[in-house]
Amino acid sequence: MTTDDRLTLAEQDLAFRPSSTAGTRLSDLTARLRQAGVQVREHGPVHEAAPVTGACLDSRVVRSGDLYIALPGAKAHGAQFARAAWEAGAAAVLTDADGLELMRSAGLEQAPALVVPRVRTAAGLAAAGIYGHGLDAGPSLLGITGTNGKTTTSFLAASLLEALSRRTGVIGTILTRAGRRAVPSSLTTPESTQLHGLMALMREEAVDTVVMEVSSHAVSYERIAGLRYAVAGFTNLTQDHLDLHGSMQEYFEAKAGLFTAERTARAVIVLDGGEGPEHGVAMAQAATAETTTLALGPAAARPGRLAAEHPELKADWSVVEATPDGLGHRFALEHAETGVRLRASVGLPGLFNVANAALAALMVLERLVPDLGLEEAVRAVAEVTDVPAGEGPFAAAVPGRMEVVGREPDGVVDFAHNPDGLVQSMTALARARQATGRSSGRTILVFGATGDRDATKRPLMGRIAAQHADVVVVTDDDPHSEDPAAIRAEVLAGVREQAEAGCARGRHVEVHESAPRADAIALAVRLASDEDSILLAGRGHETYQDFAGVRVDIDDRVELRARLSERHGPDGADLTEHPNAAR
Ligand SMILES: CC(=O)N[C@H]1[C@@H](OP(=O)(O)OP(=O)(O)OC[C@H]2O[C@@H](n3ccc(=O)[nH]c3=O)[C@H](O)[C@@H]2O)O[C@H](CO)[C@@H](O)[C@@H]1O[C@H](C)C(=O)N[C@@H](C)C(=O)N[C@H](CCC(=O)O)C(=O)O
Ligand SMILES: Nc1ncnc2c1ncn2[C@@H]1O[C@H](COP(=O)(O)OP(=O)(O)OP(=O)(O)O)[C@@H](O)[C@H]1O
Repeated sequence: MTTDDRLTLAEQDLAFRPSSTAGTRLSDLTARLRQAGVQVREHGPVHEAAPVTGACLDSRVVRSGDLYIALPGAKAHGAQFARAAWEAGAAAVLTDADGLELMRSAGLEQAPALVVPRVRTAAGLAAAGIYGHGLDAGPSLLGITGTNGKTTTSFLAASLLEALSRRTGVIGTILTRAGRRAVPSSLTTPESTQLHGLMALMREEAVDTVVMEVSSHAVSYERIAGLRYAVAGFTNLTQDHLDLHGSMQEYFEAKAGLFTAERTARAVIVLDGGEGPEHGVAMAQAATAETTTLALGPAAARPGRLAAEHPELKADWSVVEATPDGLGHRFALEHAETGVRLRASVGLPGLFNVANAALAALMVLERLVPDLGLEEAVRAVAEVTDVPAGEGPFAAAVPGRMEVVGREPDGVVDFAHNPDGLVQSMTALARARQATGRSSGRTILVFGATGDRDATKRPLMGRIAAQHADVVVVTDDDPHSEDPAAIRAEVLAGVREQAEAGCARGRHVEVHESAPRADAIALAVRLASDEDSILLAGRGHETYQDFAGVRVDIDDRVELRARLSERHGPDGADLTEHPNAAR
């Protein structure tokens, strides 16, 4: 069990703000919102109100002078907390008609209030005004969305930009960084008020380009309102988050919200990422921004399907080579129109990381082309990427993403936590064994499912586990408020169903249930031979589990490294020097 060593809500919110803001008169904010087409009604002493110097949408993080944005949530209306916000020093409130009623019944008539029909849309626009981020005020923004690969692609793109001497910022699942200042993240994409605060902070830190992960939640909840991207990238779409979006179509539409001409100047869309071309091709068709398409060729999970299903489609760029180099790959991209080639390498295992690196390279290229022109931009990028795998900007380990923490047996920690992620990571390990002459080795998978999230994933991931792994150890992920044993039972039902079906065809899968997670990891190490690969899936960089609000320390990477070093003894392989080992 652990005390919470992460930042509190208020500490994190503060870390996302610039050191100072000029202060915006409330009446100017009204004018700005109206100019953007928002209907605004003013209540209370709006014209006498002190200038607002910040914005937030949670009463627990209010700072003196803030605009408190009270929005209707799934569990509560933010206006229920308007009194707390007011007492904490909020200068004014932005809310909707229901919120105004709640404020009145709380006796807050004296608080200046702006009332709008859609609070989430207005929140981003208001925050943009307060933090001085006009649509083109900079820094340049790259946004990445898709079910899998956002974090990896954003780390790779930032690493490439840094190699090209650009000062970068990163906003994503693992961390939020402005230049050299970084804080751990709690959301993949922060709230709109925080995003605009961050843009101002990035300007203070003289950041040239920000690389941002954009979750589908961020699009649905309008967290990106008031932002405009220079380049938006799409990795893939496979089943996930159906608890929020209801259907794949709604999930698709949420992601598509990033590729409109209003939201981004350019789009880079992988046509055949994930399980095939279905969603990538549809995304490229739905995009109204100027779009560059990328075909994965030999790096696709199902090579050949794009050409077979869409013979009429000619991608702007294609991966034309992908050859193993160590645990990673060397690859080449070809531009259809000019025949220009861009060579690069990626040190992270798995062909899907060729897809991530190719997307990162193209997004950076699109960022550079307006300044340098295509050929010059390709030359600049190739100068740093055309190196052996394990060197250059794409060599770097991304924490908990196909992170190799041991060899003989291979020990890999990966954030795969949805069906396609699981397939991809297990396929990558089987291929790596083949490429290194260990085809008799087995995949030993340790994983569990998250509580309070899409329960339909559980048996599905169980079936996938038994399809691709030789030994499956079902354990706990983050049970949250659910009974961990019941979650394991749902996962195990899928594992056993598939294992029995496989058995009928002569494929034997060994199935174990083990909890707590540390015991499951120890069991996997005991069961493994040196030829095998152990995959700890689902938690990646995370350092604790949540059991009904109680945090239990566990870092898969630390645990696996410890069990492997006990096995190898003091003279065993030291992987801290491995190019993909944790940094
Ligand atoms: C399920 C979900 O996404 N919920 C989001 C939603 O919450 P909600 O509608 O339930 O809000 P609510 O609890 O009813 O509260 C209403 C309002 O009152 C405020 N409040 C609440 C309590 C209080 O004491 N004071 C106060 O001011 C809340 O901040 C909120 O503004 O609206 C809130 C305000 O925008 C979000 O903060 C909240 O995200 C929560 C924190 C969350 O955990 N979201 C996750 C699931 C998420 O967004 N994840 C994606 C990545 C997913 C992935 O790819 O895996 C992400 O981008 O991180
Ligand atoms: N391009 C890809 N295609 C399929 N699977 C991928 C791809 N890239 C990464 N993965 C798998 O998905 C997992 C998560 O990767 P990553 O963190 O980069 O994605 P993400 O989109 O940021 O996920 P999340 O938003 O849930 O954090 C990886 O650990 C890997 O198993």
